Amino acid sequence: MTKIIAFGSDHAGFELKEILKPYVASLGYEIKDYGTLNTDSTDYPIYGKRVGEAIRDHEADLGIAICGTGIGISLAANKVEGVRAAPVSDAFSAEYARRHNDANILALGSRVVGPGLAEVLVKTFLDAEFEGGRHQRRVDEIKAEDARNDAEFEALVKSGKSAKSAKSRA
Ligand SMILES: O=C(CO)[C@H](O)[C@H](O)COP(=O)(O)O
Repeated sequence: MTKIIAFGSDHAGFELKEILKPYVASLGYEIKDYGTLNTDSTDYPIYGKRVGEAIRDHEADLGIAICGTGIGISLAANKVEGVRAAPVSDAFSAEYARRHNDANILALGSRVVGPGLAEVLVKTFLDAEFEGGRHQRRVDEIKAEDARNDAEFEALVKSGKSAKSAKSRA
């Protein structure tokens, strides 16, 4: 089945996003664009969250999130349960983010890498496969942190110290 790639960027990453979308489509992937839709100044947390939620909600298999450095948008995406976003600017890290960390979002800095290198990083990331084995245990340990946070949160809700449910958490 065709894999779906979720794209998102702030204003700084918009132009690189527009360059990478047709490139990724030419590799045989389906593209979903979660914004932003122009270069008007906006806030990267909005788009990091959107791409993260697309992964969490299984609207896409993998994500590509872009801001000026790749850092802010990865920080935002990583707040979403189940997201492992890796800010990357070299091919080795792009490959091992998948092979060892099972990263599901590649975060790029449009002010760090040019379009040519960005295409190499994207292809390397998309081509690489998670190795599992000992790396699965480590990824499971990261996933367990998500579960613990939720359990803690539910305990707070039950104790009456929080009015919100885990699902309505912003
Ligand atoms: O890289 C980023 C976050 O990590 C942003 O793209 C960057 O901070 C935006 O800066 P400006 O508002 O000056 O264009």
